[in-house]
Amino acid sequence: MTPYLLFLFLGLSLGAVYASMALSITLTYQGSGVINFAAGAMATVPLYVYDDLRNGLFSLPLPGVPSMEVGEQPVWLAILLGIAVAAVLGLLVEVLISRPLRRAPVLAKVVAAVGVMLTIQACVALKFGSDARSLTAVLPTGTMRIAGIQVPTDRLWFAGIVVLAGVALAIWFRRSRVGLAVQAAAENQRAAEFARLSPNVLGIVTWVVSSVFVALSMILAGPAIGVLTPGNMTLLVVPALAAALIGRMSSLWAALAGGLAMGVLVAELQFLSQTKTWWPEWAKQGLTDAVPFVVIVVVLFVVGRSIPMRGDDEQLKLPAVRLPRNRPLVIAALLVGGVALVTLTDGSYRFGVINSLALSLIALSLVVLTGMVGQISLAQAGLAGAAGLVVSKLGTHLPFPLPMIIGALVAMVIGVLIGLPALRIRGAQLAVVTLAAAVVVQQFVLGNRLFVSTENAIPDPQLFGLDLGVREGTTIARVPFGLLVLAVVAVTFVLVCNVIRSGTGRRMLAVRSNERAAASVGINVSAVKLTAFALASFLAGLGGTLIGYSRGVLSVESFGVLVGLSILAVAYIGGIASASGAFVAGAMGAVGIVFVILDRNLDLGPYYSVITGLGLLLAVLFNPLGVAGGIRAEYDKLRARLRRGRRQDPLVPVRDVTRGDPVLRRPATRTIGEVCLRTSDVRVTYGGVKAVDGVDIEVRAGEIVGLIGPNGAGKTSFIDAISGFTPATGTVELGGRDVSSLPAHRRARLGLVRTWQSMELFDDLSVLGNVRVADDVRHRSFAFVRDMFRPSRTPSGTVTDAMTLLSMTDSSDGRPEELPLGRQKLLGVARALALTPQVLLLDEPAAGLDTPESIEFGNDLHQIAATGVGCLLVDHDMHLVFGVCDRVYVIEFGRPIAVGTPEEIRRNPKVLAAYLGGEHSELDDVEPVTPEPTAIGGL
Ligand SMILES: Nc1ncnc2c1ncn2[C@@H]1O[C@H](COP(=O)(O)OP(=O)(O)OP(=O)(O)O)[C@@H](O)[C@H]1O
Repeated sequence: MTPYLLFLFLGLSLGAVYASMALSITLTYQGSGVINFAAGAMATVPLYVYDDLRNGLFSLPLPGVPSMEVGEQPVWLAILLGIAVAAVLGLLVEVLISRPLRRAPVLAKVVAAVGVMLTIQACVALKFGSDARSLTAVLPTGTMRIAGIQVPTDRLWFAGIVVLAGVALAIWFRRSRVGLAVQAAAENQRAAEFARLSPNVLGIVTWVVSSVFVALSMILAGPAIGVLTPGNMTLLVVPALAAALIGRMSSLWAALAGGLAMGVLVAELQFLSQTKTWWPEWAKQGLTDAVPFVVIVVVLFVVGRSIPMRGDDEQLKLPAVRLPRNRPLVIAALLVGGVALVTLTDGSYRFGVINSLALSLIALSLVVLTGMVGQISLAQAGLAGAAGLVVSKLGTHLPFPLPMIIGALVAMVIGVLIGLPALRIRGAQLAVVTLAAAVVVQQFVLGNRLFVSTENAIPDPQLFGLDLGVREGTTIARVPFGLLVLAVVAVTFVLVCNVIRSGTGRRMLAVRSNERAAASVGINVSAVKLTAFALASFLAGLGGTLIGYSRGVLSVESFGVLVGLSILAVAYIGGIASASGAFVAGAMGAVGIVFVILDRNLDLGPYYSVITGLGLLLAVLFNPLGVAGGIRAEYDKLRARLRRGRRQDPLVPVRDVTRGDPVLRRPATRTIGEVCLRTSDVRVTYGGVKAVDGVDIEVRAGEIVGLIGPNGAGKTSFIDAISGFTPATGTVELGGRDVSSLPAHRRARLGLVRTWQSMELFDDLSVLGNVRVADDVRHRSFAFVRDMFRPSRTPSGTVTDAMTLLSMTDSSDGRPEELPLGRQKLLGVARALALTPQVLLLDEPAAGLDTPESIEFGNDLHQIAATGVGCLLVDHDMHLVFGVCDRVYVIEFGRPIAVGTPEEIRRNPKVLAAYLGGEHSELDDVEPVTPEPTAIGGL
């Protein structure tokens, strides 16, 4: 028992380190909505200032500013100056970074926090050097006897102080006016204004208090955090994030308890792993990092969406995507340029070119995953490293290029595993999971002596007897190797660009734009995300194998977490949403060609990390499109200016009311008059509200059925329920098949297709793209592989028919948000038609249309119905409903009150009472209505 008790006490002090940082992260999150990935890096600055003062130096943490000899200072003064520096740092981060990004998308906040982390760490390394310093204890040292064991006194003091200070902070947060205002503002920005405290004041208070709190804790921790280096506190943020998540990023009490508990758990597991023979050898290293990872995944999976993340309602808006074209001439020119760069350079310049090419593949992986699908991953370098590890193990046993391909495939498998949480977790939370995963890969796999030893040499690639190795004698980068890398990169880019501009790419962009709407057009959102993770991980792996071959040996340093974060930085600077941005990123990456040029010519090598960190912050704040995106945007503006004059407001075409022949044709398989949709006893409840309370309806092929009711009657909830977008009871039969238990995308694919009251279009796709994406879903066998080689197909007849019927053809290339509101609704209908529905559920499609357009839309509906589609129309435009519908159902308070022909409904007293707000008590007795089959008008 005794050793367990000792490790419990030691674990408490480690836990106090985690807890203090978790408290700080929770506080800043509540105050600003930023998950402060830089909390660990920020804490190093005051620690160095404090440590220098204890050694007689007064140092401002700015590279290039010399330190002053001031003689050894008393502890209290050193602590005071240390926390003063922390306060200023917190203030600067708030004012310069957090405040301008208050309403920014989640990705921008995550990337900005990473930028702060990289910049601070690079500045600290420049200013204070990279040598490890041992920290002296501030608190009383010695040992104390508790329950028969000797426990280090300073550890106990430290844990005790953090607990007391944490409790005081939690009480302040819960009771004080500022604390209450911060909590209110986290729920709703306006709420804080009632306390007459501006968001700026709240931001400053939380950032300053949290950085002072964590700085003081770290100074007091002393030896409990081990040695001090510029980087060793940076990744302490991972366990701290785990503890903060235990507190759901809002409870300081839970963050405190979670941090302490995790410290104890880590310490006890370490004790077991070191002393027990049954503990597997391979699992001895990296335990400290594996525990927080497991905690993060479990917490996020169990609590999932119920974690009240700030900005949850905010769409993850990313820079507009540039779809690559793969023009043969451009590819040829780029290839010639690449060959020239490889052959005409030498030495470190050629090495820089080769490295840039390999890095561009890892950056491309981020373009696919983050740029195209909106999934944030901080683990791409780890995946590259895993692939490099495979090459080092298989390189001597298998002929090239097998080890390279297998390495990339292994990275792909790990990447998909890391991506699994993305099925439930989004935005910033996913960044937390992938950061934790990256740390585990770094420590558990790449840093594990069992897997990676000094003999991890990577043999030179040989192909058909040709030596493609990177080195020979004093040549550090041979031309054949450079050409090999160029060839791999060129082929990969062409194939990936094909995927991006094809149906697969459209599906990815649809998921990025709006997951709900994507499911409503039959897209399997989970499958798309996992495909993106697979593709991106394969790319990162491929890049990793090339980096491995170029180094000749697998080294953890090439693939560490911070390397990964710096690749994210350059990918963002280059342009995260465009394939060409990946090239810019590669050029700017660590030991890439830009680095070599700056280092050789301007001696800026040592400052490169600071430059990239600052560049990232500037890109986030001022140019989210990145370098490539910025150039492209200017080019587009110029082209638009040249074209202006030739076009006349193409996005607001006049609808062709005089059209002659019907546009749509009826498929031979459809029989007019057969029941295609039958629902029985459908019920939806939200908490205590019965939104839909036992609704039975029938819709026949070729029929237009209305569903009306006053505001809040439950019409949208009913459509949500039968299309699979809200949990409901009862049965839904589509063409005789019970689809009640199928997910939304499967119902849509079977032909139960809906439109949305709130538009829900894909803003990242063109008008035509919005319609095509629904059609793509139907041709999906081996779509991904086929798209690589044959990306461009002309839109199918279904798409052009839908576009023509709803007069969208003139607006094909425009963006949905450029259309007037009414036409955006019609685009939703066109998109639904591209799925060739059996049943079309239309939720207020005519809202925003003027009277002639509404009449025209009525005609369109008749055409749609005439092809054998059953239409269920929800709308407040009674002229439209009574004008086109064969039958109408009426619901009120979620319950059916009438069904009949438009004429019958118009005269029904219950309906009149419901609409005119009469006395409703008699409705309590209304039995669920059984639909009467009626003749289908005109068909
Ligand atoms: N997500 C939700 N959570 C809680 N209550 C909800 C939710 N969605 C709808 N409701 C409630 O359910 C009831 C039915 O709402 P619903 O939007 O389905 O009505 P509606 O007939 O479509 O209204 P409208 O004609 O105004 O669009 C309302 O009382 C509404 O406030």
